[in-house]
Amino acid sequence: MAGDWSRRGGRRRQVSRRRAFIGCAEVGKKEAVAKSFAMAYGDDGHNLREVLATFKSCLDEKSEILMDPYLAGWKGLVRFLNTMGTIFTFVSKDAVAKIQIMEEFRSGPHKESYRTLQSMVSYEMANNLVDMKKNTERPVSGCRTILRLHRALLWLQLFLEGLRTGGTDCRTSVVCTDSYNASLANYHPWIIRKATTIAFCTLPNREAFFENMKVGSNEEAVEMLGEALPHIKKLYDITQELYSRHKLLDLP
Ligand SMILES: CCCCCCCC/C=C\CCCCCCCC(=O)N[C@@H](COP(=O)(O)O)[C@H](O)/C=C/CCCCCCCCCCCCC
Repeated sequence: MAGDWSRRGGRRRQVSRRRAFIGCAEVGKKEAVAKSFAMAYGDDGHNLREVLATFKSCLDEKSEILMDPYLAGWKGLVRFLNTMGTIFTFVSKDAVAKIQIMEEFRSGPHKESYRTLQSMVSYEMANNLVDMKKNTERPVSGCRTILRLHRALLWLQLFLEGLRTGGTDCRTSVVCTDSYNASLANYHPWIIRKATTIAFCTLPNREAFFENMKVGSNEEAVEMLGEALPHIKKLYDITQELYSRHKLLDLP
């Protein structure tokens, strides 16, 4: 019996050591994931000028939209969003989840089919990978995921234009809310709309917002937005036409 206990005790110790090892491995994995998240999405002084320039580099010689710089632009915007306070964490997490879905496609077995938004649409439509109606068993498609970011790109365009043209007394929260109501709000349920508009109330005034952008004076910030906006609009218009042509604008 004693022998059994010692054996059993030894086995129990072995099991607990293994569990501990798995536990440590899990903790280590969680820490590694947290570290890589911070590196990818942590605040690095924003470099918003570079972020907005990334969107400019999305178009290739055939006016197709390159996926990698498109996702890099969104990652840069999320890094900036993460400096706006934890109240925006629910937004940031959703955007990160969508970026990561697309990065998995871009590193998967069909990665070349996801080199551009155009090649993605062609590939997923040709292989019947896009859910045209709700509640089917297919995994989330790239088309659906990019559509959500595409709709957010309209919000971004309206928001930046409102910041650029608003006077010194314009309120960031009002510009943000108006831009949201004219774009993303049309696709969100009440609870998301409520949470989002409450979060907007915490935004600082235009002066402080520009200061947090860390791109120099107000005039330099306005100039930077003026340079970036035509490229963002072009990306939006090309994607809108692509999705409209394939009847993908209402993917569930
Ligand atoms: C010079 C730059 C200054 C401006 C920087 C702005 C930074 C914005 C950074 C990222 C934008 C977030 C993109 C949000 C994508 C949301 C996609 C979406 O609609 N998701 C919903 C639908 O997805 P499914 O459920 O169908 O998979 C999802 O249900 C909603 C998630 C959370 C709410 C999203 C609200 C987005 C509000 C717009 C961004 C507000 C940040 C403003 C801070 C200045």
